[in-house]
Amino acid sequence: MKIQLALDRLSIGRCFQILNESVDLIDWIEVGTGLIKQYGVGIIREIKDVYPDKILVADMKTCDAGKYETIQAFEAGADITTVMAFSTNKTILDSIKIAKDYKKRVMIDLLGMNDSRRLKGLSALGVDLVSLHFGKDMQQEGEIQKDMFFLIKAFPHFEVTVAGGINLESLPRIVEQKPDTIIIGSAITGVNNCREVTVRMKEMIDCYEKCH
Ligand SMILES: O=C(CO)[C@H](O)[C@H](O)COP(=O)(O)O
Repeated sequence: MKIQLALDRLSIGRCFQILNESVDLIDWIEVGTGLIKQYGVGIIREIKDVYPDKILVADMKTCDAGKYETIQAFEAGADITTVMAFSTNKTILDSIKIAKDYKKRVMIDLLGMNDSRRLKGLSALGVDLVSLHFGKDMQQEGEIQKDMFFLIKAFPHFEVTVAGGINLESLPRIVEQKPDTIIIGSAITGVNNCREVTVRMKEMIDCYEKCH
């Protein structure tokens, strides 16, 4: 299982400080939607230039203008860009076509999805990477639970990432579901001892993988 570190609602300086402390422990770097909205797509390039060997996910959360926004993300240095699952099929197809041209990837964000028929549709469109997402606002009313994995149970060919307030307490129940990548944001970026927390999270994941 990989760790994707989500950088969101932070100053540029703080992003580099956190990366400097923890980059060797993580696999993918996410430039969060909030960062892109605040600083523009230039922030994707700024981070990719410093960490050219890391897979960089631009959390564009595209829901329309799929071709334009996907090109924007890839031209800025992203390896993966996100598109919302509720977008029209045309938006998703256009984004996937651009990703193929650039030899890069699209991650479909399943935020708000609870109908697995859409997953079937996404699969037919050629989607291969999805993100189970318990949103920021949902986190104010509850915590991420493993039952959200029901959505992807019938689609073992999907590469699965999972996000939404995952912390040291909820990580064990997420790890048990064996997603391909675990997205962690504020549990790491919101603390002063971010290396220590990342080490503990990585240890938990490694320990589960050794034993199962
Ligand atoms: O996409 C996001 C918000 O829309 C975040 O990147 C994702 O939720 C991970 O951050 P956190 O662990 O703080 O929830």
